[in-house]
Amino acid sequence: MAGSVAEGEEDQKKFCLQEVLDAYKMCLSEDKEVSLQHYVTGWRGLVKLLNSLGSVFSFISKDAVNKIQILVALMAGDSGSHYSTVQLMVEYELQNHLVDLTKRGNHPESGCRTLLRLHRALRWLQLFLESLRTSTEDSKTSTMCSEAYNVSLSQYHPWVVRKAAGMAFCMLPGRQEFFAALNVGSTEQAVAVLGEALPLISEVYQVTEELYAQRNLLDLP
Ligand SMILES: CCCCCCCC/C=C\CCCCCCCC(=O)N[C@@H](COP(=O)(O)O)[C@H](O)/C=C/CCCCCCCCCCCCC
Repeated sequence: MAGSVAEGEEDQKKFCLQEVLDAYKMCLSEDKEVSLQHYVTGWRGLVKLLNSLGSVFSFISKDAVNKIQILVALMAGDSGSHYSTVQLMVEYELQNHLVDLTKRGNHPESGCRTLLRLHRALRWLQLFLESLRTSTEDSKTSTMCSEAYNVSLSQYHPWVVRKAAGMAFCMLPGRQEFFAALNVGSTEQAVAVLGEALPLISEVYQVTEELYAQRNLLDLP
């Protein structure tokens, strides 16, 4: 599955916000199990958008792709059946001592740790999208993006990453151009799709946050 030709071609296709929305729609089952496959599909779509915004963002998308690939490899591996949902992954990795809990050691690329990094980024995304959804014509994407980053993901990043991220945000296209890049029609249509996507993303975030909090996994090194 990882790195297949079909997947490579898929990644070349234009970003469409609707695809991301569909992934998050399918992400949660009725009993609130988080599908890892759909979680990863959502991130793949977002990375496609990031790549379309220019090479200045490639240090960010490379890190996201690296984390996506770790999860894809776990899902495709011999223990893949334990990686169909986030809940199963957590149980499996904890029971089998496959997670570095206090300091980095034998399991630097556990599913739990890798997903936690994307989970923290999902909080940034949630805040940024909410800001975009409620923005006005004179709102600046760079300001919305950095404000969302400063109250979420930035606390987990060293100074040099925060600095680089801040510089990259200044290169974001303006609001109109950004909405056009979402490929869902007019600004009004994009705002409507964001309104549909946000509760889904928030619920996935919340369910994951609660699971990680219950299992004391929110500070994995
Ligand atoms: C309707 C959609 C509109 C929104 C478009 C969003 C597109 C975003 C696509 C991808 C977001 C990238 C997610 C980045 C995950 C970062 C995970 C992380 O925190 N990694 C750091 C820690 O990892 P370890 O070292 O512990 O393994 C790593 O150090 C990070 C390195 C790269 C810099 C990360 C900066 C993150 C900024 C997030 C904002 C993205 C800005 C996109 C602007 C549209």
